[in-house]
Amino acid sequence: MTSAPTPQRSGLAVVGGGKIGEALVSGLVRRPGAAEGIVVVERSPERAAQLVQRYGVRSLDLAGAAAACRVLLVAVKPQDVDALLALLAPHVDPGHLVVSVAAGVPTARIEAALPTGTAVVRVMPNTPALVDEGMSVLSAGAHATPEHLDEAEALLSAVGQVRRVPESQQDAVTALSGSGPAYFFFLVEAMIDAGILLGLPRTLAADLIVQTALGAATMLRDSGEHPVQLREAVTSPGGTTIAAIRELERHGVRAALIAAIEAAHDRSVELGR
Ligand SMILES: NC(=O)C1=CN([C@@H]2O[C@H](COP(=O)(O)OP(=O)(O)OC[C@H]3O[C@@H](n4cnc5c(N)ncnc54)[C@H](OP(=O)(O)O)[C@@H]3O)[C@@H](O)[C@H]2O)C=CC1
Ligand SMILES: O=C(O)[C@@H]1CCC=N1
Repeated sequence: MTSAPTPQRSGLAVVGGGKIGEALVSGLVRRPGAAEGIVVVERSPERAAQLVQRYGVRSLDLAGAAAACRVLLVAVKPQDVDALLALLAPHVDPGHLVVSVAAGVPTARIEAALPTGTAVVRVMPNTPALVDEGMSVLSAGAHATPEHLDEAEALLSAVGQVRRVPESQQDAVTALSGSGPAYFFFLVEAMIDAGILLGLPRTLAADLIVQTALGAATMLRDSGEHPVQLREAVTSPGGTTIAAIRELERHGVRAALIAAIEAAHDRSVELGR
């Protein structure tokens, strides 16, 4: 008896149209003609309809999405991954590539829930994919070939930069670039509050801080200089900046950031258990 041929498919199904699912879809549909190849699978029909209306993608159930799409991108909460994989497994065949963005969840756990030999790539993206400035970090599962990694990289490079790491580094990556945008938003929020305290109108304070963040990020990326050199160039002898830096050090902000990122790493490890 010959086995059934593996279907040839193209297209991407984003399973879980929440915050990161939407960020990825919104970036990916900017490529001309891409929307017709993208399917969303959402358990809330209202949310599915919203995504269809916003991005011109299709909405299907899991079986329909698996029949139509080669890449199945799992973007549900880590706590929902096992239940989702149980529903997905009967529809997965060797023609699929499964990409998971779930924090902490190891490829081995995903592979164990799917048909033997399924190609799985674990990715940690981040929400700046919304503006094509994402950072996505990839690791291959046991059955993912270099071609599978290339395919995942091609997909994610449409919405920002891509790096590859051994899977053992993914919890640290999650703590740095996965959660990282939130740390910057938190800092910006606090700095705008400081502007309010000093009597500036909120919109002006926000404009000043957002442009300063953008300028500083561009210098970090483009100047080729170390963050310490860039900070020293702002810090005039006997001036304002050193007065602020002394307060940041006195309040342990550096240690707080290191501890915060370590906590995010530890939570990622915990989510993977
Ligand atoms: N947010 C971020 O910046 C990042 C998130 N991630 C990872 O992405 C994943 C999603 O995170 P996030 O987008 O923040 O979470 P959300 O809760 O915003 O999105 C998850 C979505 O998946 C839906 N869902 C759950 N189960 C199913 C199912 N069986 N079929 C279809 N849809 C389902 C949820 O529906 P419902 O609301 O009904 O539960 C929800 O809309 C997580 O694993 C997270 O670790 C990775 C990188 C960055
Ligand atoms: O907070 C979280 O768990 C997810 C993973 C990385 C960013 N958001």
